[in-house]
Amino acid sequence: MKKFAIAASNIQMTYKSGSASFVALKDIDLSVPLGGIQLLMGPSGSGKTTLLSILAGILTPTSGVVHLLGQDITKMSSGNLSKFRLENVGFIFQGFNLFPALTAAENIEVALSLKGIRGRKARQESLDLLTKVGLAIKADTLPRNLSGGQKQRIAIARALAGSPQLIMADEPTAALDSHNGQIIIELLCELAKQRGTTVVIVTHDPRIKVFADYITHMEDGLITNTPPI
Ligand SMILES: Nc1ncnc2c1ncn2[C@@H]1O[C@H](COP(=O)(O)OP(=O)(O)OP(=O)(O)O)[C@@H](O)[C@H]1O
Repeated sequence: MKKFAIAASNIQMTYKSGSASFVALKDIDLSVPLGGIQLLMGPSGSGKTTLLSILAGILTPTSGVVHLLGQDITKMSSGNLSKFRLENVGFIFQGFNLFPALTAAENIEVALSLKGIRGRKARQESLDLLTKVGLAIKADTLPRNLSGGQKQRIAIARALAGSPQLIMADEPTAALDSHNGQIIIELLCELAKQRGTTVVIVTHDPRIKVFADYITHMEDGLITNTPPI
């Protein structure tokens, strides 16, 4: 039997604000096998980020069940869910989200520190990760002195810190030019494959498709699996 890293079923999400409500996800079923690279594509407002946030355990669905690594995260207490997320999920965002006052290495060390890895061990792991993303030479550089592509490499290294089994990336190439975007995705997918990490990427970028194992198209809160024309 195929083992799934992510298994979400009957996911519905309604955003409420005052008396108004908006149904962002209607009835989503999505499973991603262990080690798979899954893309979520679709027009703006189709619900991709909402689904990614639910799959990552950041947002609780209005109804439905999400299993991550065999555990039902929709039944976890918020404390257990935070711990589970910290141990098992790495995040990459469009805007890099690096701490501006910390160097490249320190940005990774902070992530390791949250996972209980500190001091020399953290320094060593952060340097190993920077080497993997080709930026060991920038270990002591502040984000403001890095290019967009370099910042996103640091963000990839940080997401890999502590070897989480899942990585969730929300439009990781949106702030990059197409050449750098492609390099970043290639790097992320290569490192994920080496480690058997399962990756979910929200993207508008059709060039990323070649790196994916699975592509899911969304429209109006539903999975359509109809490729855009
Ligand atoms: N916190 C919120 N409160 C109310 N409505 C929301 C909230 N977050 C998202 N929405 C709405 O839910 C729908 C889906 O949003 P979502 O961000 O998931 O789409 P998306 O496919 O990721 O879009 P984009 O590609 O533009 O990022 C949109 O219509 C959006 O306006």
